[in-house]
Amino acid sequence: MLEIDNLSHVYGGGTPNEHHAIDGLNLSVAEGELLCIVGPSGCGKSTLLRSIAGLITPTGGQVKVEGNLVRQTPDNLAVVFQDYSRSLFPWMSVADNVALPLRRKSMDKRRRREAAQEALESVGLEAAGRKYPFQLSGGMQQRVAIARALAYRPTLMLMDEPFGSVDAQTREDLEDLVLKVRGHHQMTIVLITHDIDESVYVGDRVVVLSKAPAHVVGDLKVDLPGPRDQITTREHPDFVHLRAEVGRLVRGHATV
Ligand SMILES: Nc1ncnc2c1ncn2[C@@H]1O[C@H](COP(=O)(O)OP(=O)(O)OP(=O)(O)O)[C@@H](O)[C@H]1O
Repeated sequence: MLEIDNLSHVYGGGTPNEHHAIDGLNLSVAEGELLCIVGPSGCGKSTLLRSIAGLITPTGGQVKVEGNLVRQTPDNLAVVFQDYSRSLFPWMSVADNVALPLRRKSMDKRRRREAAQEALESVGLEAAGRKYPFQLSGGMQQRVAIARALAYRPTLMLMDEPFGSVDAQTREDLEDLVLKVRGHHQMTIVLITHDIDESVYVGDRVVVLSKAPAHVVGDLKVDLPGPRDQITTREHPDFVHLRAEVGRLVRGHATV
């Protein structure tokens, strides 16, 4: 579903501020997979995600989504960013925010409203449609951002530190929400996080990036027994072992 071939990205090439963020990165993601990407701070994770989303043009290599070369943001793709307060329009109701991207699809207004309401239901915010984002908590606003992505029915959802701005308890609730919605919606998810624990809890697979320029230094399959559960999963010896393994890989390539 996603093929990244020898990807490189240099910021400010040929200037005194030249910075090599990604160098020769190769990665394949299968359809339906939930891939978590971790790596040291500043290694190039967001640059990678923006390259996949077609928001920046790689200076080398290529990205293909469902066989098509990414030159601009693909139609079948939705992105959830860390900063929900900047991604939702404060002057629009929650329902209008969620329905907004659906204008790109050939759907009439009534159908757009229904799809927005369905998406709000799937994130547990069925009663919030008439409210405005500022009337909701941070965690609820991030649920709205996730609902907006889901309403669009993407085949690929990219999430860039989606729970980085919420408290620990809300983070755990949102991790479970991602696991729940991926069960309902048939889609591939690439989730970037600096949280090793989260990557192993949420991911089917964890890819570890080196310090900049980023390339893949670890690719681990997560195969844990039973359904994911905050306490029992995190206490399971396989989880503890995998978390330590990912931590070793990240620390081995951290700048400090
Ligand atoms: N527009 C830009 N111009 C110049 N340098 C940039 C630009 N965007 C990012 N960088 C640099 O590229 C490197 C990688 O940045 P990026 O945001 O991709 O890393 P990251 O792994 O997502 O970081 P973090 O974990 O701190 O969010 C950083 O050193 C950053 O300063």
